Amino acid sequence: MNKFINYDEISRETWQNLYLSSIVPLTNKELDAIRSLNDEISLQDVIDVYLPLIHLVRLYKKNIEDLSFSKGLFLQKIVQTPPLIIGISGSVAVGKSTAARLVQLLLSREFKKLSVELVTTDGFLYPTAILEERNMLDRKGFPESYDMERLLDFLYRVKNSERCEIPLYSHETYDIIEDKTQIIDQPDILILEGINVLQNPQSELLYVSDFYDFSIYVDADEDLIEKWYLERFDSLLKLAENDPHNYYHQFTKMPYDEVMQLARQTWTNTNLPNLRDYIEPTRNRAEVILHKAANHYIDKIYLKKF
Ligand SMILES: Nc1ncnc2c1ncn2[C@@H]1O[C@H](COP(=O)(O)OP(=O)(O)O)[C@@H](O)[C@H]1O
Ligand SMILES: CC(C)(COP(=O)(O)O)[C@@H](O)C(=O)NCCC(=O)O
Repeated sequence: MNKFINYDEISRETWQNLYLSSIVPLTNKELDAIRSLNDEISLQDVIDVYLPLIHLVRLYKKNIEDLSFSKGLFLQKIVQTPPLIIGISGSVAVGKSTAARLVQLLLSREFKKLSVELVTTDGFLYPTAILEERNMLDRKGFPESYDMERLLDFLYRVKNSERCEIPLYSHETYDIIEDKTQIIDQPDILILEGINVLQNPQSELLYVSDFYDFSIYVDADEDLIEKWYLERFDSLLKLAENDPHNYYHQFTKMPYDEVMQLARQTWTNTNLPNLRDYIEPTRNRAEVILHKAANHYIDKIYLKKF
């Protein structure tokens, strides 16, 4: 059966011409802001793929506002439109955080008066000490390594316009940061990024999926993602060279080939099985799938039909 049976497959060439006329071109200042997120991002991708994507989010947002208004008429009272929540998922190292930061920047530009917050689900990983205690350090990233009840509670509170304080994760220390938190205080739009955002834990009454108004899955072939994982590992090693507090510092003291062999093993034994067993099976829950080819070039876009 066609893997994307419930999607329209749209080539980049078709997609890039959608809604072009209504989109204001990026200014030099905005282009600089994008480059400062990650200087490898292709600005052509931003123009061809992300600007129409942001336009699509605007349509979903309008739809939700219209529905709140109609509900208000029905109930004969004012119904506040809850914050819009966007989920961004995909494999470890596929480029989710880069995509999420870009979407945040472009949404802030599109909706100048609205607050657009970004949260990554890393913060909901159990701290290393707990993972060690439960003998599941090698299960980091798998569903059981996250406090999903807490994530669900957080989403509920955001939708309910409550102030939230949530933990933060550091890739440098490879653990939850003890003395730092992130405050999310009634944003208009929340972007939630992580490998598990489309997984479906349930509390007594709610499913995580109940909270998303729009969702994106970043997709690519496994071999490419492995390459990007190893390249990122190499960059993390370089950053850690002179920082003994950095988790990756220990690896800078070992022969390079051995370290890269370890990274390959982590990919093969941890991140790849996680992708196959728990992440990719959630792909068909996303509204939009961004398919990447070599060099992170987005060649195809899938939009959910139903
Ligand atoms: N659009 C892009 N263009 C070029 N490089 C990218 C792009 N997106 C991600 N990368 C690179 O790929 C690697 C993984 O990206 P990252 O956003 O950290 O992934 P994730 O959050 O999915 O783990 C990083 O080294 C990042 O610099
Ligand atoms: C913390 C993570 C689960 C989160 O994923 P990411 O932010 O890289 O998408 C991942 O980076 C990770 O640490 N995986 C465990 C195996 C590893 O060290 O790569």
